[in-house]
Amino acid sequence: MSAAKRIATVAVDGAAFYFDRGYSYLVPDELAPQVRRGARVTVPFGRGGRVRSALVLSCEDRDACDCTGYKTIATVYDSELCDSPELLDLIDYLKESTFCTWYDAAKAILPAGAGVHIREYLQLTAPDTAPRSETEARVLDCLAAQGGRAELRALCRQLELEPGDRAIAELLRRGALLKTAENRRRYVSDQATSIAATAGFSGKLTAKQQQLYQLLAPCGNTGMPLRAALYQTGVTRSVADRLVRAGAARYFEQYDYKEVFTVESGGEQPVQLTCAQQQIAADIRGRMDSGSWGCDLLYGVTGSGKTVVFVDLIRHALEQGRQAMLLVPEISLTPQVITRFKKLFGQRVAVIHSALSVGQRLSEYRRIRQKEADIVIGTRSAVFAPLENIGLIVLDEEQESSYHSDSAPRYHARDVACWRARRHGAQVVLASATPSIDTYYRAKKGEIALYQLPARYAGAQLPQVQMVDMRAEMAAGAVEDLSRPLRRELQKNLQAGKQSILLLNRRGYHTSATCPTCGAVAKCPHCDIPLTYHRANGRLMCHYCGYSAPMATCCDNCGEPHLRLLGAGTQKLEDELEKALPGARILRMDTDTTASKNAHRTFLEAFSRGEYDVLVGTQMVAKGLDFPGVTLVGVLGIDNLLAGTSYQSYERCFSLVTQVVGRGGRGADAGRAILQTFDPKNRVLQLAAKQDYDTFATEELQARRYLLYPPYCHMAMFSLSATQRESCLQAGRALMEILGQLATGEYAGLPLRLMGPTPFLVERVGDRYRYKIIAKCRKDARTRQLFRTAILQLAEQKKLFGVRLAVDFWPQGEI
Ligand SMILES: Nc1ncnc2c1ncn2[C@@H]1O[C@H](COP(=O)(O)OP(=O)(O)OP(=O)(O)O)[C@@H](O)[C@H]1O
Ligand SMILES: [Zn+2]
Repeated sequence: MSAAKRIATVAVDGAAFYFDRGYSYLVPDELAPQVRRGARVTVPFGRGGRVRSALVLSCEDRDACDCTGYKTIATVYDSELCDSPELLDLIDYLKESTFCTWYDAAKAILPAGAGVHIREYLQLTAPDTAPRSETEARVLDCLAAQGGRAELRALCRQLELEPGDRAIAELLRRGALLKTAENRRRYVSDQATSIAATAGFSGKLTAKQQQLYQLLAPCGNTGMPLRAALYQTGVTRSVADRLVRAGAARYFEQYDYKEVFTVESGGEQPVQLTCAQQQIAADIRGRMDSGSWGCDLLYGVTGSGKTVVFVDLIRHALEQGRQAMLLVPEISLTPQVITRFKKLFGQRVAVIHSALSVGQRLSEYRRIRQKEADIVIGTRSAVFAPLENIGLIVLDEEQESSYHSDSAPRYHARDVACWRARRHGAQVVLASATPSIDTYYRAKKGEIALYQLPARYAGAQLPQVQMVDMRAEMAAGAVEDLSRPLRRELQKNLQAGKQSILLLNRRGYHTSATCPTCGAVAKCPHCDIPLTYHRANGRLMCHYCGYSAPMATCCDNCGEPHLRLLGAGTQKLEDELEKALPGARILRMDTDTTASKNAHRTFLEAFSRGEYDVLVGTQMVAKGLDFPGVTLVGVLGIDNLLAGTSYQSYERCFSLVTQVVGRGGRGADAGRAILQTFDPKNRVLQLAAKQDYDTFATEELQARRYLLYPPYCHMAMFSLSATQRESCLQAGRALMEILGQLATGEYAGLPLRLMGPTPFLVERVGDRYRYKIIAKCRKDARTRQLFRTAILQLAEQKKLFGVRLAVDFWPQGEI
C-alpha cells in the first residue's frame, strides 16, 4: 500500500512559446505547505538538469506508484506575492491573448525584482574518484584546487567547457560530483546603482578602465549613477565590474530618488467642478454605483479639466470603500499630476513606475497588498497592481503608444484594464483630447459611453495656430531651423516676459556624421542604421542596440579626414536660439539632458517657477504639462512624422500637434502657436492647426474603411529574427505557407489576409535580421487558435532553430 504523493505542474522560465507547457514535478514533503498555485520555485530542467525558475500552475495528490521518474522541486522562493486568484487568472489570459509564456506573464504581473538569480555549484563528494577521461581529470583537479566547490559557470569558463558537458554529466551520474543551486534575490537594480572612484588608486588598469576611472575621480565620494558613467565613456558594464573588482571603484545604492514624489500632503483645496464637469462626473458616478462594469470615453479638449474630473471620480470610489487606478503614459511627463494627487490623498497613493528602484517597487507593492494604499498611479505595468476591490480605472491620454508593451507579454494596458474591470464590476475611463481612432470609433458606435468637454476651463481659448511655409523661408535664403516668424514671436514673447515651448520632433532630426567627399554616413556595425552624434559625451551612438563609438576621425569608406555633422538635433536648435534670443534663459529637455532620474521634475519645477524663458525639447515637452505662463508654442520638424509608413502616422502626427499646441494659453493670457512645415497644404496639419479632431477622425475613419485598416479589421504581426538572413526568411516563408493552408482548410471562413514575409524598416538590429508577416484578421479566440496551431506546426518542422518568433496584436510603427 503506497501513500499519496504531491505532484506540481509548473511552467519554466526561459521557455519559447511553442514548448511552454506544464511539466510535472514531485513536491518534497517539507515544501508541500508552500507549493501551491502561483508559487515560484526552482526546478532542474532539461537534459543537463539546469536549475530554472518556474511558476506552479496547479497541484494534485497522486498515488505514489504513478509518481516514479519525476524530478523533484528544488526550492520555493516565493509563495506569497502572487496568491490572488484574479492575478493568477490574468496570467492565463495574457498567455492566451498575447502569445507569451506563463512565466513571462507572471514576470509582468509581479513587481520587477521579485525574481531570483540562480547560481549553480559543483561540489566534490568523493575526493579520490578515478577519472575516466582527460576532461574528467581536469574537472576534478580544478575543483580540488578550489577547495572542492566551485560555481558551475565559472568553472566551465575556466576549463572552456559547456555547462552541459558530457564529462560533468558523467561525474554527476556516478555520484562523484554533486550539483547544488543557490537563489539570490535581485533587489539591486542598475538604475539605482552609483559608482565612485577609490581616491588615490595606483594599481594597473586597462585603457577602458582608466577612462572610467578618470571620469569618476573628480566626482570624489559622491560618484555618479552607473548608467550615466557608462553613457559618458561608452564602456560596458563589465568594465565597471572589473574596475570595482580591482579595488579602483565601488558601487553603492543611491536612494535619493525615494524623494521622486514625496510631497507634503494637504494644502490643495478640492475644486468646485464646473457645470459641464459636474454633469459628466455625476453620470459616471452613477455607472460606478451600478455594480456592472463599463467603459467610457472622456473626450475633452486640452485644458478642459479632465484631471479635475478624475479626482472627483477617484474620491467617489474611495467613499464607496473601493479602490482606484490612474494610468499615465509616462511618469516623467506627469510630475504635476502626481504632486496634485499626493497633496489631495497623501499616503493613500501608491506610485508605480520604472524609475523606482527594485526595493521601492516591492515596497509599494506590499503597501497596496496590505491595503495601506488604495489609489495606484503609474505607467503601463501599474495595471497589474494587486488591488482587490477596484471601482475605477482611468487611462489618461489613452491613445499613447506607451500603453502597449513591445516585449513579451505584448499586451495593451487598455485590454488588461477592461479585463480587470469586468472582474471587479469597475468602470474604465479612457481620457484624451485626441482619442485613438479605435476608441473614438467604438464611442461613436455606442459600444462605450462618450462624454465630451468641448471647451477649456474658465473660458480660456484654444491657441491660434499659424502655419509657416518653410519652402518660402528657404527660398528667402533661410538656412536655419527657426523661421523668421517664429523668431519674431519668440523675441516678442521674451520681451513681454512670457514663456515659450518649442517642440522638435525627434524623428529625422538626428545629427549624423557624414563624409563630405564620398557621402558615406557613419553606421552602426550591428544595425542598418546611421549612428547619432551626442554632444553630451562626444560619441556616436546607436539608438537601436546601444552601440557607441568615439566620434570617428576619418571616413571609413574613403579615409577623408574631416567628417561633417549633419542634421539638426535639439542641441543645434539650442545654439540657434541662443543667438536669436540673446540673454534668454533656455531649458533643453531631451533624453540626453534628462538621463538622471530626478531631472524631469527638477527642470519642470524650475520652468514652472519662471526660471526659464524657453523650453525646448522632443516629444517629452508636448504632453500633460500645465503651465499658465506659456503663451507661445513652436513646432518644428513635424513633416517627418507625416512621412512615416505606418497607417497610424497621421493619427500620431495629429495627436502630437494638438497636444503640444494645447500647452499654450492655459492661463489668463491667450496662447498662439506656430507650425513650421514644408507642406502647408497638408490636410492633416491644417486640421491639427484648427484643432478639429472630429473632422480629422471622421476623414481618417473613411480612409481606413476604404483601405481596410483598424478599426475595420485587426492587425497582427508575426516578427521573426535570426542571425542568418536565410534562416529567418525560410522560417517566414514556411510560416506563410502553414498559415495559408490552415486558413483555407481547417479554419476556412475566418477572415484573414496575409502579407509577407518582408524585412523590417530597419532590417538588421544587433546583428539579427528581422522579417515580418502582417495579418489583417479578427481579434478573437479562434484566430488566435489558428495562429497557435501554425506556430506549433512550424516548430515541428524544425524551422524555428535559431529563429526568434513573436506575435503582436498591437504592432506599432512597422505597419
Ligand atoms: N473646476 C475647476 N476649478 C478650478 N480649476 C480648474 C477646474 N477645471 C480645470 N481647472 C484648471 O484648468 C487647468 C486645466 O485642467 P486640466 O489639467 O485638468 O485639463 P486637462 O483636460 O487634463 O488638460 P490636458 O488634456 O491638456 O492635459 C488646470 O490648471 C486646472 O487646475
Ligand atoms: Zn546598433
